[in-house]
Amino acid sequence: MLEVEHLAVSYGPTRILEDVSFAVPEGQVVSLLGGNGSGKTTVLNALCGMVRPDGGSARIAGEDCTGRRPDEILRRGVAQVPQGREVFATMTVAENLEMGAYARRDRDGVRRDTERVLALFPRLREKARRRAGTLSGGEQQMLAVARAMMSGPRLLLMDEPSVGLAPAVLGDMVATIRALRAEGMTILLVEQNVGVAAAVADTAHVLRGGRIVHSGPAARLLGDEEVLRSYLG
Ligand SMILES: Nc1ncnc2c1ncn2[C@@H]1O[C@H](COP(=O)(O)OP(=O)(O)OP(=O)(O)O)[C@@H](O)[C@H]1O
Repeated sequence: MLEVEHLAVSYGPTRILEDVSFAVPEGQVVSLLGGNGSGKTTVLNALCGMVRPDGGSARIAGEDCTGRRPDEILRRGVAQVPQGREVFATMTVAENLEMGAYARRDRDGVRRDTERVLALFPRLREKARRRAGTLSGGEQQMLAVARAMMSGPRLLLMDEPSVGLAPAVLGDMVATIRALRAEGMTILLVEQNVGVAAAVADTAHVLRGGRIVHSGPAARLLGDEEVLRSYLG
């Protein structure tokens, strides 16, 4: 579904990403792990058209989408769940979901997806008329995921969905990602939380200083002392 090859990105004179290559096969969850400033968000920004790469390529469903504008990437079925949730706090849950579908003209499809998303997130159905700003942190994170799903994506980019969540609701986020995968969604999951990535991802890539320094099955991460100590603290 997504093939990234030799991606390079600079901010001004500073090279941030260097020769980053990985793939996200259809129906799988692939995690990009790394500490603060390792370049994870920059990968997502390059993929969704917010930053222009100065080398390499990104193919989405076989089509070269390198350097395309954000609206073109969205139209090709890529949706991002931004870091820090960023739900529209003064709008209701239902209005937030409508905003996620703003670019769509297929009203029947939107109705179907609204039902599908509310079936996945029953708590959002219960709170559909509440203002998003009054939801708990975990619920706002779910709303951010649900809103991204309303664009009808075939690839979901998630930027550190576990950040700021209480340990008690981390399990809900893990369950959410598993449910999306069970529905066949393809996900690129950017994380700092190794436990979350190990619990949900098929494959993990570790970024450090803008390069991929380790790749392997995500389930083996927690047992890999060397990788944990060297790259993930
Ligand atoms: N707009 C920008 N201009 C210049 N440098 C930037 C810009 N955005 C990010 N950087 C730098 O690029 C590097 C990678 O940042 P990036 O946000 O991709 O890392 P990250 O792994 O997502 O970190 P975090 O977990 O803190 O979000 C950092 O050194 C950061 O300071």
